[in-house]
Amino acid sequence: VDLAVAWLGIQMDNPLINASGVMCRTVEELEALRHSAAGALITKSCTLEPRKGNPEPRYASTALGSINSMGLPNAGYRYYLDYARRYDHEHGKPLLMSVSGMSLEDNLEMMAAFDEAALPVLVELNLSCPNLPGKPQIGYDFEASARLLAEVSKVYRRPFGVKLPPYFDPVHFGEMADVLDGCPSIGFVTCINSIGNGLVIDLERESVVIRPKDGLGGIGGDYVLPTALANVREFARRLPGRHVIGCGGIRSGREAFMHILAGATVVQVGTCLYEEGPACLARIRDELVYLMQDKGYRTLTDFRGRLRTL
Ligand SMILES: O=C(O)c1[nH]c(=O)[nH]c(=O)c1I
Repeated sequence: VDLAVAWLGIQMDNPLINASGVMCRTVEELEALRHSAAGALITKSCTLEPRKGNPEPRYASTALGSINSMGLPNAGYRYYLDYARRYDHEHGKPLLMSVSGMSLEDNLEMMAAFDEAALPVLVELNLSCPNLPGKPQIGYDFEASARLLAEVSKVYRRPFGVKLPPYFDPVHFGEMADVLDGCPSIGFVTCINSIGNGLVIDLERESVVIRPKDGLGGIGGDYVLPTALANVREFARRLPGRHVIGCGGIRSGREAFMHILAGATVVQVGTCLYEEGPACLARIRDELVYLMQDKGYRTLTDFRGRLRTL
């Protein structure tokens, strides 16, 4: 069985990447990922200036997944750009960079800087942070998304990707696919970010479990798998010439297989990585190999996008 993937000019020996935000805020965390079984790694979404993020507790796990309202804590884009400059792109695993500016101007300033640096990285522009009080998710505003992508394409002259929020209606799948179809620079879309603004209740304490936004936070884990798979399949269908990165609910080779069957080129692991640590990537990789062997598949292309309908 061969798990290799070649896409948008990068080679990965397996399709597993961390989800942006998990185990990727500091150089130490990124180096731990680089030494893990990950096929590639992505940095925490960055802003123009460093941010402390929301007050704690801002993350909690449950039997079925997680809730977070981190509030975009990050070391600022210069820190991640510096890491990318020093990175051994030649021999190391591919490096992806997540960008999530607090404004159109900030996004353009950061993207221009990344363009100037001309590093062999892939940029994932985050349109879906659900945890900035008072700021709507750009991905739910189709005009704002189209404007942002048109402006970014002028300052960042290479293919890049977007991190999308989950959509829940075929009309919205279509509207966002039209926006992305109209932007030739989009080489990939990552579906999905956490399901925004869920509420987890601690029954004993009769209380919420995170401090920000009176307990509202992005939901990840088992809760989101069906929604993630739907978004992967719907965007892969609507954007045949672009890659889809599947993210949401992956905690074993089974869900990784499902995402690829639904059309994902590669997949990202979030909640499971946060809870179990980088060792989960080797476990998931091996489970995927065994599953493919059981099913008689030799490569990912043997089944990618071949989800049967009834
Ligand atoms: O709260 C966060 O930092 C955060 N949390 C998420 O669940 N998704 C995101 O894109 C972000 I930027």
